[in-house]
Amino acid sequence: MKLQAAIDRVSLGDAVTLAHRLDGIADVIEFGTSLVKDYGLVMIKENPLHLKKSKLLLDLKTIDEGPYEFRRGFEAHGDILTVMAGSSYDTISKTYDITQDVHKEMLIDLLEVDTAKIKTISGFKNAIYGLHHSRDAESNFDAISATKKFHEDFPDIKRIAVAGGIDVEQAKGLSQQGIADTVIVGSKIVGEEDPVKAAKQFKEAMKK
Ligand SMILES: O=C([C@H](O)CO)[C@H](O)[C@H](O)COP(=O)(O)O
Repeated sequence: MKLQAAIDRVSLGDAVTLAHRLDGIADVIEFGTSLVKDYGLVMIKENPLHLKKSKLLLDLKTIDEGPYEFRRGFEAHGDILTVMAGSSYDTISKTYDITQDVHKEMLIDLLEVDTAKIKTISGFKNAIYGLHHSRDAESNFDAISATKKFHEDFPDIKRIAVAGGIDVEQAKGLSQQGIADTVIVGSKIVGEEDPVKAAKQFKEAMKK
């Protein structure tokens, strides 16, 4: 199971430094939506990371004008880009085609969409589908049960990522469960005093 470390709400300089420290520890390093919005793809493109081992995910959360945003995201060195499941089918389909053309990856963020919508967009076989509990939501998120239920509802979806306040215990449980392909962790790594140590603890816990 892969670990994706989401870097949010820091300066671009700090994000670049932390990305280098996490290179090879986290399988995927995410430049979160807050970074993309604060600094934009031009700045991210002009400060290339040149990661040695990890992939770079840019959390664009594209909702419309998908082809434009995805072209710009890939030009800004993203290996994986995100599109919202709440977008039109055509936005998802067009971003998928662009992603396939450039041999990169995309994650469809399932934040706040219902089963009926997921059914209509469940056929993008190379996409990663992201089960995502809102950071703003007051409700609790049982990542393990949600992943089990999602797998029962959509057994043909093979690439699943899970996000939303995930801690070490949940990451361990998800790893043992063996359904999700990636666990996405933000605050519980980047919000810690020693993010590298925290990332290593996640990796250790995720060893089956
Ligand atoms: O995508 C995210 C969220 O919508 C804020 O932009 C986060 O990267 C994701 O939820 C992981 O962060 P934590 O929930 O803090 O673990």
